[in-house]
Amino acid sequence: MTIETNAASRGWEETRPTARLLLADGTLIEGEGLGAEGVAAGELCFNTAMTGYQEILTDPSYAGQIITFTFPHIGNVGVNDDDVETVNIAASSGVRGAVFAADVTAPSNWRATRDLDAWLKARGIVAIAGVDTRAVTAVVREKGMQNAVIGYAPDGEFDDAALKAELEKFPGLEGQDLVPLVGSTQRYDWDEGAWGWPGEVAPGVYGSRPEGPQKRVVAIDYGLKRNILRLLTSAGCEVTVLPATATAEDVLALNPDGVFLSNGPGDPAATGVYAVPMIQGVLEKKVPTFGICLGHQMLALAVGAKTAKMRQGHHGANHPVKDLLTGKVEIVSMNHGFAVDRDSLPGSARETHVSLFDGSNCGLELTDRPAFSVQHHPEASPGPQDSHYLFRRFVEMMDGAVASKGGGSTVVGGG
Ligand SMILES: NC(=O)CC[C@H](N)C(=O)O
Repeated sequence: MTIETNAASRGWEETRPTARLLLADGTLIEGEGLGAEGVAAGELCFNTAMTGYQEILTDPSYAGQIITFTFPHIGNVGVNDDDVETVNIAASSGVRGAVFAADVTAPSNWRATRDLDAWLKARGIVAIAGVDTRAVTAVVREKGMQNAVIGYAPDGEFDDAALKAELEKFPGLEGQDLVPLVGSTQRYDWDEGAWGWPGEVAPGVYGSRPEGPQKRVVAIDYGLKRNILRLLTSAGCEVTVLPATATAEDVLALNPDGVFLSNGPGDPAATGVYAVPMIQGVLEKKVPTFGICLGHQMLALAVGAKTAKMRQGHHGANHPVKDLLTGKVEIVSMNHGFAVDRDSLPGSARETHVSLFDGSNCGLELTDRPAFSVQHHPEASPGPQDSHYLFRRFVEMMDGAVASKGGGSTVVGGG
């Protein structure tokens, strides 16, 4: 099947389309190439965020994926170094490709330091514009996420057999541990706080740790997003980051008040093989633990629950989620293709958040140990800040654990 492009209106009768997007089901779409030349295969998903394309393209949780942006105008505010979510701003997030509706025009924004096309090229991301992204989204919605390949050849010459071969070589995300591609291999400390609006911190600068006693937090890096580290810092945490391969002994040797389990790419079950024993060791010592996205899935696996591949996943900055502890609905940032199977949760875990789009599990807390986690992204970047309270909940949990060490009661959850 070939989806019609707007080729006629672009004069492609005379100048040939420079990019092709081929889906595993045979759908072939032509468009205008940009970013890196060449061929890249990945799992095709769609993201419904209306802002924040640069944070999305640098979120390491997208490793191995091709992102279709449903918002039509991508690139018009350019790019800058501040909106990069990979901890090392030059590092690749592992995103394989991007699909845009409108042409990427010259940037117009005071924060822009570069245009999106040159930036994509420098990062090795192959992209295609001029695509009917609504039609692509409908395919993913109806058939589920599938593998795809993008080819960009400036001369418009394509070897369709080579494109197909590259697509067939891509193994898909199921069963893949992609954390080694994007997670840090070294220990490091973090002390940059959240960006502030004029009057909050200072115009357009990052904050620092608040005054007063700090919580010592060890963050496990499965593909960390910067804004998580910033929000932990602003919440009063002194953060040390350890690689995903850290053992419980490595973590406990730092005598943390709390352990944070990060977001990350790939199939949680594959990463769980080595991540779960560490988490079990930490839980055994009743160290307060907070997980986000892949970290949520890791916590679930550590208590014996199961994860499963979703049909179309959740990718966007406008998803409604209900906090079952408070009854409040929050609009959240989402990016996941696997989900925790709530029916597999043990008696010692209770569901705390659900997606109001499809009822899938979005959070849990343990009832016998101080640990909780969410499937969505409370750090946003991009997205609304409704879920920032979860960072305070983590600090309150650590406060409770300190109090209980001194004879008080352990607080699980909190407001
Ligand atoms: N953002 C994330 O941490 C994603 C988790 C996992 N890779 C998934 O797709 O479900």
